[in-house]
Amino acid sequence: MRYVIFGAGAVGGVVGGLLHRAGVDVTLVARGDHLRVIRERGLTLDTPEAVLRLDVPVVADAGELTWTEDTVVLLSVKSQQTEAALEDLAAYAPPSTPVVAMQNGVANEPRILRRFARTYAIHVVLPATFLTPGTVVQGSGNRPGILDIGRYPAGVDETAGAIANDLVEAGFLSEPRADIMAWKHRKLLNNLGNGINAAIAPGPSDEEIYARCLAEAEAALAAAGISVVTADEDRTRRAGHITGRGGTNNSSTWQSLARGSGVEIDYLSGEIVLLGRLHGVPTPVNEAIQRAVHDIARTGAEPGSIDGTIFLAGL
Ligand SMILES: NC(=O)C1=CN([C@@H]2O[C@H](COP(=O)(O)OP(=O)(O)OC[C@H]3O[C@@H](n4cnc5c(N)ncnc54)[C@H](OP(=O)(O)O)[C@@H]3O)[C@@H](O)[C@H]2O)C=CC1
Ligand SMILES: CC(C)(CO)C(=O)C(=O)O
Repeated sequence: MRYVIFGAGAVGGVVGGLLHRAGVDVTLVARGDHLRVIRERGLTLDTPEAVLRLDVPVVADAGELTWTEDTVVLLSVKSQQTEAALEDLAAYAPPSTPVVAMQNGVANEPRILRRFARTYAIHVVLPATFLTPGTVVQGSGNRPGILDIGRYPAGVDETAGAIANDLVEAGFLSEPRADIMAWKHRKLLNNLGNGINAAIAPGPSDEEIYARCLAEAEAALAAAGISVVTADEDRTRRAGHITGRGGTNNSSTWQSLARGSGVEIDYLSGEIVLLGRLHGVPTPVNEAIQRAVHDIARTGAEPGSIDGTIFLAGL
């Protein structure tokens, strides 16, 4: 199979780089300075073992690609960038192209399915950093990531199995899972920490803020009747595979603020706020985090600069 990594930032860069190193046919889609630097010097992939310089083919948009029957798209833009990416893809990619949401949140898959019948979802457990054009950093010191995959809305098929095999070849853990969205809803609960990390200064209030966000989210998901794998199942799947490698590991939302490139918060904390509104469950803490992240994005304030005690007092 041939892979198009649409959005070669933190996640797309690490996955695309490691697939390419494993000898898989990969083309990156990138833009701006990142595109320019990759074109000039290749993709720099900083792994715990070595800093690799990889000559991965890169293009600016879907119109520059040659589309074949065996091409698969791994979509790894932030959720607020999905519509524009799909607009570009739908103009050039055959409608039968498998498109995989290699993203956090649970709102990308239905948007892809409107345009592409063969929609897949990956549960992305892959800490990674993209702050400097041309360079992506693998954040896990052991396995680079866990990328289980399933068909959306449910099920597995040959394509999901073949993609999982290629990801395993590249060093990831990956298994086909029929209930992939239950895993992605568990990840959504974990990602409620993204907004806290992006908005609130590290301190003793973090735990209380996260606990309150989580309680609201669990109530909203239960009211909506949505299946979520248990925290224990998730812990067991990750056990010992994903480890830190030292240094800071700021969330992807923090990184977006630091790069001034827009934020995904409406699809993380904001997804819970939406569910709460649809099902009559109050979600004031998630709403306040969502607002705080937008305020930082709008004003250019320092990410992670709000005092947690003051934040809690203002609720
Ligand atoms: N980083 C992490 O540790 C993790 C991230 N995730 C999830 O993975 C997904 C991707 O996140 P992440 O890799 O951090 O995001 P990044 O912002 O690092 O990467 C996305 C890249 O796609 C580019 N892009 C967006 N739209 C287009 C377009 N139309 N054409 C070309 N390039 C485009 C962006 O450019 P620009 O910068 O100009 O916007 C950026 O370079 C998100 O859903 C995130 O929540 C999941 C697990 C961990
Ligand atoms: C949980 C975390 C930090 C790493 O997997 C993540 O998903 C993100 O940064 O978006």
